[in-house]
Amino acid sequence: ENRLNGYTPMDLLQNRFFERAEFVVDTLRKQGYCYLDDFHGEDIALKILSEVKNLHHREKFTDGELVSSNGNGSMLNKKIRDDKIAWIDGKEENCQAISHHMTTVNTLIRFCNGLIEEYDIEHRTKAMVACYPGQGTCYKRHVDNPNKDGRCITTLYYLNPGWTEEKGGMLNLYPGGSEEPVKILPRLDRLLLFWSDRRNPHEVAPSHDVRYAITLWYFDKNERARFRKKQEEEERKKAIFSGQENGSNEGGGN
Ligand SMILES: Cn1c(O)c(C(=O)NCC(=O)O)c(=O)c2ccccc21
Ligand SMILES: [Mn+2]
Repeated sequence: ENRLNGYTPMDLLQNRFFERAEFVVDTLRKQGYCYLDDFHGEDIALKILSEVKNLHHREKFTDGELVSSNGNGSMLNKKIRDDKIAWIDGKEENCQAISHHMTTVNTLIRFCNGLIEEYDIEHRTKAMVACYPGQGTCYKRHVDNPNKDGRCITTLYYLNPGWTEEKGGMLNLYPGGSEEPVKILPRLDRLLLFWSDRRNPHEVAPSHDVRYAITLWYFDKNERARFRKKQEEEERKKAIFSGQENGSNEGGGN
């Protein structure tokens, strides 16, 4: 049968994922972030981009928040909307290439999970497809998961062919809260991964051209379970409190 010097194509594919996972985990340990270029190869990357643009043209994105366009906060002048997002689970029509991206990153993360003992990664969010419409739109400095909501790894897949720094829109990453940012170019077919917690404050610098990216957040099982339990606890307390509020006595008050 088709054994290539003793390996089947599947073996070679598995090895390739294992090698990349080793590089990713070593680099995450060393600097807290890691990017892989030419992740899918150009033709698949362009297919994913065309599906994202199609989502955009079919108005599947939310409207971004209303922001002033002159940056000094006055809302007097014309308003523009900043980042727009669409949540995709991968089963939607005309999202086959986006779905392929989601399963490919799942496979990479599954290999990484075997090498990271501090997390047990089994689930992720849906894909958040984001579009910055240009005109100086940006995303202020933040931490994705500052308060243990379960997210441990952020993956960002960039879809911007021919992007250059003069277009702005760099991802400024401050690993370990460093003063000087690491500036990541959001170029086509680049997969960036970083720890989602306070180790990685980051911001999107003002963009002067349309800028697309797909985010997948991966959960640590235990942190997520604790967070869900806390959420349910808060829901119960709120329910009891609102029961007492309108004077009803089923809140157990005497
Ligand atoms: C649109 N957008 C984001 O772009 C980033 C983010 O950090 N992006 C980094 C990047 O695109 O390089 C976010 O973290 C984010 C979080 C909640 C809602 C929307 C969000
Ligand atoms: Mn973020």
